[in-house]
Amino acid sequence: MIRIDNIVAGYTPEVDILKGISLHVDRAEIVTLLGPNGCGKSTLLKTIAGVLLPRSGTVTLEGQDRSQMPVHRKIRHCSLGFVPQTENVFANLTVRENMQVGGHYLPPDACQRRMDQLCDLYPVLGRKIEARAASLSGGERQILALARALMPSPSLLLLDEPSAGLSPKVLQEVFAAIVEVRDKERVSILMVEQNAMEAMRMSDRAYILSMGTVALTGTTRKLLHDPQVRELYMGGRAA
Ligand SMILES: Nc1ncnc2c1ncn2[C@@H]1O[C@H](COP(=O)(O)OP(=O)(O)OP(=O)(O)O)[C@@H](O)[C@H]1O
Repeated sequence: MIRIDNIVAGYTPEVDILKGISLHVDRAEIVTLLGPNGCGKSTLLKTIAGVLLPRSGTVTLEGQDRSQMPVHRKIRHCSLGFVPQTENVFANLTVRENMQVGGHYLPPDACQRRMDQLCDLYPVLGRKIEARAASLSGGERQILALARALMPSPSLLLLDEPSAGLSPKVLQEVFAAIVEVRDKERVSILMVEQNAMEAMRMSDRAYILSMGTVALTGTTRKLLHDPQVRELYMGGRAA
């Protein structure tokens, strides 16, 4: 589905933030990127999305080399959805208008059909369809951001900290929304998360980054029982 090989990337010519990262996400898998602040998780998502282009290495989407393709073209032509960490909805637009923005490449009738489908999947959006995004709760906004990215029916969704700023209960609702779209539409999901334990419980595999490289990877079942992982990334909590 997506494979990245030996990616090197950075914001200035002198400094590499990503120092040769490789990973893959299979169809309908949920894969989480974990690691300490500043290790490069968001930079990696941005590089896969094409917000930042890699200096070297390859980003292969559905078998095609898309390493140098910018984000707007990946969204339009390569079935990619990207939900950044901040500013992921238009606060002054309604729920309907936000979803229409997500579906702006679709013909109007297809856009309406997709909106109806997503309102069936996430009924809260249907109930608040004419409400301004600014008036939604944090969890509802996050679900709207998800739905906006899902409008073109992407096969790969990149999520940057979908639980940021949410209470534990709301976090569970947002994670349930992510699992639901994976199950119903077989979307592949790569997400960055700070809530390591909760994210691992809902993911199939994880990559733990350290200073721009992959320090550890494996199934979450295996990682959750690794004492070193629990100590370093989950405050020593038991799985
Ligand atoms: N736009 C930018 N310009 C220059 N440097 C940046 C920019 N964005 C991030 N960085 C730097 O890149 C490094 C990695 O940042 P990144 O946001 O990818 O880390 P992260 O693992 O996602 O961190 P966090 O968990 O705190 O969100 C940091 O040293 C950061 O200061």
